[in-house]
Amino acid sequence: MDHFELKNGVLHAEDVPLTAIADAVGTPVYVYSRATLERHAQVFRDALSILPRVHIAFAIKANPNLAVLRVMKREGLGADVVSAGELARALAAGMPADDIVFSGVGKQHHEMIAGLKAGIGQFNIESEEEGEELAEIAASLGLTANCALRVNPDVDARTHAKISTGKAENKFGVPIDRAAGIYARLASRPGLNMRGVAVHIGSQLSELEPFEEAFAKVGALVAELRAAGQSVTHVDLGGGLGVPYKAGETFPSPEEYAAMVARATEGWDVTLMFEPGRVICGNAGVLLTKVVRVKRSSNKAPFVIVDAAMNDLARPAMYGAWHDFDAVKPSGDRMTAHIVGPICETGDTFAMDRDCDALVAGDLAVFRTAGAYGATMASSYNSRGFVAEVMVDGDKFAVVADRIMPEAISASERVPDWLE
Ligand SMILES: Cc1ncc(COP(=O)(O)O)c(C=O)c1O
Ligand SMILES: N[C@@H](CCCC[NH3+])C(=O)O
Repeated sequence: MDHFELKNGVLHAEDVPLTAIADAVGTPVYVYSRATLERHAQVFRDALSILPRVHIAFAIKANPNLAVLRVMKREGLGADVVSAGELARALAAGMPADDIVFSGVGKQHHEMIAGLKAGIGQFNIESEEEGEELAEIAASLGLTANCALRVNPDVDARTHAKISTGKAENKFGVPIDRAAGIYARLASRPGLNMRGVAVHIGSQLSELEPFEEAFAKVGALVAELRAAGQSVTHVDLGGGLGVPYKAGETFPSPEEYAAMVARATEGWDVTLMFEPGRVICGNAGVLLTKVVRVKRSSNKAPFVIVDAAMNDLARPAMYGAWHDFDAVKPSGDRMTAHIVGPICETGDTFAMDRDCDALVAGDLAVFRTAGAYGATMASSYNSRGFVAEVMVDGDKFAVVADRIMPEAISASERVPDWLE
């Protein structure tokens, strides 16, 4: 359930008509609902409350806006970060360092130092090489890093190939059959406190079986590690639970996910950690856009050209992803159209032959389920600047990220004097 609904014929975010946001802030603009963010965080947390010890770290990559992070912090969530930039955001949002987990296959020297100095709760180590480097840095600083070893269980998440992370050929984690040896070697290094195992097999999973298969392998590893005398107090089960993008689609609920986790982890006696991203913020945002013009150049479906483009919302161009597209003031008439942006690439296409509300130039419309992997993946391609972000709370709203104009970007560029 989200809070983007028609009221008196106008699509609202909570109690704010989207027309008011377009008037005040312009388009394109991402609009987030605070109530939806809170509800999703609460539903996920409540579902997991059937488990004994739980830590939830919001995967910041899904939506790193500071206002969104503040909502997460107020809901008691920590953060899963993958860069020094994300770490700085989590801290700036007020998240306790101890609630922060540092994931990522390419942590750099300066990022490890930043995490160590901040005193973050856990590093998820993705290779033996990374573990050795972290051990050296920690020891040189006189610090100890709490660590989990991320394993690659070689499980097919049955999601889009570009966001599947748990197959043997993917770059993430260490092969699970080599994990016990690596864990033992890293556990002997001063500077590291090896305390657990981490796994994350991919994003936008629509079925529970791949999770269960991966968690069973992790359970066997935990038993093997303990039998070898290693301490395992934490297991990070990652994120990945998918959300419906098309009206009518059904996905496993957080309650069903939690029940599966309870089954799969029975008797582990660890703190279970989770890194949800999309399931918390996906349905909490829309991308509000305006129709630039409707182009009818043949007998085929017209092109509805909107002012949002692949630089603002990359998912359709990158993954062929579907986002429901609805008018802000639907007339009741329908049309079949290709929904495209203004960018000079054929890939700047949001939908082909889409049955949608009838639209004319100047009309407002939204791409739904744009709260995750939306603004955060934006670029300034075609010198379009960066899209603005707004958060709604009841009948009020605030700009939570300014639109960055193309002039501001070119102002950071220089022509060297040897080109004068
Ligand atoms: C390590 C890690 N944790 C958590 C997530 C969040 O995934 P999702 O947004 O699918 O929950 C990702 C992204 O797939 C990830 O790479
Ligand atoms: N960017 C992807 C998700 C990537 C998950 C990152 N580990 C998407 O929009 O679906």
